[in-house]
Amino acid sequence: MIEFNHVSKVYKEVKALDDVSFTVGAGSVTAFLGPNGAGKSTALRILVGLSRATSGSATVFGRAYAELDGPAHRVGTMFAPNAYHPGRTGRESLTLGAMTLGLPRRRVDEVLDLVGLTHRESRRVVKGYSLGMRQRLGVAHALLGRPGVLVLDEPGNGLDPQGMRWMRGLLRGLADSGCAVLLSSHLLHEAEEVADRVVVVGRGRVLAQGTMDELNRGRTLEQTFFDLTAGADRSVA
Ligand SMILES: Nc1ncnc2c1ncn2[C@@H]1O[C@H](COP(=O)(O)OP(=O)(O)OP(=O)(O)O)[C@@H](O)[C@H]1O
Repeated sequence: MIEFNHVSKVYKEVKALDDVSFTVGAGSVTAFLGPNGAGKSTALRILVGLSRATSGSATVFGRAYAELDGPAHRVGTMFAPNAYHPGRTGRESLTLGAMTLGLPRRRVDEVLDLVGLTHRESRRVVKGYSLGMRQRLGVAHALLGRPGVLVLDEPGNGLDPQGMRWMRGLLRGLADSGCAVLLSSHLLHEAEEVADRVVVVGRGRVLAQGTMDELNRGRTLEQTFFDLTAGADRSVA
């Protein structure tokens, strides 16, 4: 469902991605891991058409995101948790999103329920939201169109333990119902709990990929990660 095919991205002085290839299939959660500056956000942004690859291709459902019919219905995305207008309520932000997608207003209540934002919370302005609430709002927005693919940049950031458990359950449930989920994260324990597959990048290159068991071979994901990224723990110079 998601395919990165030899994707490279060069900014003026930085090779942010270097020949990145991997796939994410339906019904699975793939954790995209790597140190700061490894290229995770760049890859996700290219996938959903927010940035252009220098070479190679990234496709969803076999096509570039921009070439999909109704991409925002088919691919749910979440990037910066501060992307919402601070003066709007969470409900207003979602209602605007629903209107843009041509969805009925009741879908707003459905996604609010899915992410556990209460009626009262949804009527507060976003500038008063905690980071965890913003993350929930972001996920709610991503789910509006009932997408078959979810692309989430650090969705666990700022969530408390209960929030983490909720996020795990939500993503697992979505994958079990056929969704392909790709998430970037620094939270190795959480990634280990929720992901079926892992792709580890460092300095723009894929260092390893496979199922959790294939990668870890009896180690914790944290041990695996540190072994893989030793020497690749700074951003590309
Ligand atoms: N617009 C840009 N212009 C120039 N360089 C950029 C740009 N965006 C990202 N980079 C560089 O590309 C590299 C990869 O950055 P990216 O944000 O993709 O990493 P990341 O793995 O998401 O990092 P983090 O975990 O810190 O969010 C870094 O060296 C970064 O400085």
